[in-house]
Amino acid sequence: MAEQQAAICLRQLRFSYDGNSDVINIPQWTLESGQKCFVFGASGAGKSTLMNLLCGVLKPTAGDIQVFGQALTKMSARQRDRFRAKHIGVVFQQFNLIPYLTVAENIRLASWFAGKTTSSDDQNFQQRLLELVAALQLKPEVLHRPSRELSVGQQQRVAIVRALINQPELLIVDEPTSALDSYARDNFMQLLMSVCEQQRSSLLFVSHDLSLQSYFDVDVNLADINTAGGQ
Ligand SMILES: Nc1ncnc2c1ncn2[C@@H]1O[C@H](COP(=O)(O)OP(=O)(O)OP(=O)(O)O)[C@@H](O)[C@H]1O
Repeated sequence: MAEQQAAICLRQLRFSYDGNSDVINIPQWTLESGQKCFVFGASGAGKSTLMNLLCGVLKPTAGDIQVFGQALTKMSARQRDRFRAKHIGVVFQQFNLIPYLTVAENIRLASWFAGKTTSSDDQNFQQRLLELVAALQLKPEVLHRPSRELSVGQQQRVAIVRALINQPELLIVDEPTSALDSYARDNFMQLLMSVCEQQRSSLLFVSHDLSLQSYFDVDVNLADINTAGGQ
């Protein structure tokens, strides 16, 4: 995908859960390629809703979402799923790891969803897996444990490994640090930033914790771009 394309471009984006009142109404917003952006806003401002629209889980009521020049809004649900698996890494608040699968199996699923099934894909997978596990300071033994046995901090780092395994151009992270103490949180943020830089991913990080703002190139108060306002 072309490097010079904006990572995200929103136009006249609207979404409502009940068909009446908008939760999201963003006339125009752009995230440039390579930028690391911090999106903040009060509880109920629409951060998770926006994130779910960006990764194609929710469909807008109106308007256009482009990711690296590709219009998510013109894709079928199946095309959006495939596009997300290949180009967008997502870390949800609750990590969404499958508890009874091992860490390696959880991560392999992401590679499988992106359509990577050949033996050369498999070799690349193994190599990247070990590199990412090391970069995020996880012990390789962790790969063989069911994800339910991991601490919250370990699960969080596994969720990042899973989001990055397909080398996504865009990483979207929803408030993953709330369960961590401040030392673990700073450590996690530094790891996240250095891994994103290594693989030149654009980053959209959604949080209400303003103390994290200093890690980012750009910050956006959702209330400034979302004319629907919050609750
Ligand atoms: N599934 C849903 N059905 C109906 N309304 C919803 C649903 N999910 C969220 N909302 C409403 O949409 C608005 C935005 O919610 P959202 O979860 O996006 O906010 P948020 O900024 O992520 O909040 P928080 O920081 O508390 O996680 C809120 O008024 C919420 O009640």
